[in-house]
Amino acid sequence: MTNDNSQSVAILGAGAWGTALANLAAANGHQVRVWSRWGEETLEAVLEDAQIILSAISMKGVRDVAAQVKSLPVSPETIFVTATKGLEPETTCTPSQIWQSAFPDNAVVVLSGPNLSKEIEMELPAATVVASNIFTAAQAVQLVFSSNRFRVYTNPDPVGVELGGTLKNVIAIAAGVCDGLQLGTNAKAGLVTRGLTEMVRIGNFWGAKTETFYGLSGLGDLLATCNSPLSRNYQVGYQLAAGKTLEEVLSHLQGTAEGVNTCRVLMQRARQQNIPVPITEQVDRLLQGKITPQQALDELMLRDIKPEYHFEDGN
Ligand SMILES: NC(=O)C1=CN([C@@H]2O[C@H](COP(=O)(O)OP(=O)(O)OC[C@H]3O[C@@H](n4cnc5c(N)ncnc54)[C@H](OP(=O)(O)O)[C@@H]3O)[C@@H](O)[C@H]2O)C=CC1
Ligand SMILES: O=C(CO)COP(=O)(O)O
Repeated sequence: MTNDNSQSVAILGAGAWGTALANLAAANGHQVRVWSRWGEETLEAVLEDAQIILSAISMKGVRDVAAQVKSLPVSPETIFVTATKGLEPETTCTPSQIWQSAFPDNAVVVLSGPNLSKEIEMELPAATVVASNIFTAAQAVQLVFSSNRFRVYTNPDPVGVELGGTLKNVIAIAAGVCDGLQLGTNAKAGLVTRGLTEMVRIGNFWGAKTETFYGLSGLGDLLATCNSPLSRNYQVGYQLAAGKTLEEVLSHLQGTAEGVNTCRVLMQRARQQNIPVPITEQVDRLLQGKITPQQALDELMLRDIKPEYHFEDGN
């Protein structure tokens, strides 16, 4: 396909998501170059004249790759896009915070939504969100990826969009356990709904807007990930419920299940700030091998009884 507004797009990370995003941009007629550690092109060659640099590196590699990019010439006009869904253990930074601190003069856009890469590679329709404090940057990225099979919305709350995609991974592990234990549809609806409440609570603490969590990057991604065996995070929970150890599950898992590390980071931060995160807490104990899936369920069901919400007017 030819495109009069063709952009030069560098994709960092040739994993499942980087490859799917590269194919979407290429199908729209953009000049796409993909970099991976094992690829033939150097990072310098891939970044040359890039108008958009998109990172789909898993969380553990983001800071290192950002440092490598920083050592190379990058125009202040270049827009960075981050598609990683994780938190850095040492700092609790989000990926966009890492990119923004490495490139304070560049626009940074978060891309996140209900986007199981296998479905996107099958050319099934999907929607996503691009969020930035700089509207024109989000709009430019929206144009690069939008098509009749990928509907892209802009959003002005990058923290909320990024946290939605990150926090839902922990709830998806719990949803996998729920299905693995065959607890039924009522239990799953209860878990996912209370999971969303937990995501909003944490997100609000970190400066995200509540409404964002009810959109595609929050509820949307939560529904996709908690209901699909294609989700690696869901698979972790499902297989733990079948009695496997975390080591066994991860050694056979294709790709990255970010929720495992995110859960640890989240738990530490929630403790420091006194944020109640009961589902995350049980997932954390389960991942550490401290309790069984059944014990995690019992703990959640037998918590102190309480109102569903604390309404500000006291009702
Ligand atoms: N797959 C999906 O459906 C979706 C995934 N995401 C998110 O995108 C991110 C990537 O996921 P996905 O593509 O599935 O994962 P994969 O495991 O398939 O790919 C991970 C990518 O990160 C790269 N990487 C990891 N560490 C380093 C490092 N130190 N230096 C350079 N490159 C590194 C890998 O490079 P190499 O190949 O060289 O090892 C690979 O390209 C995750 O945060 C995930 O949550 C978001 C939406 C959808
Ligand atoms: O983020 C995703 C879908 O939006 C992918 O989920 P998993 O990382 O659990 O596979």
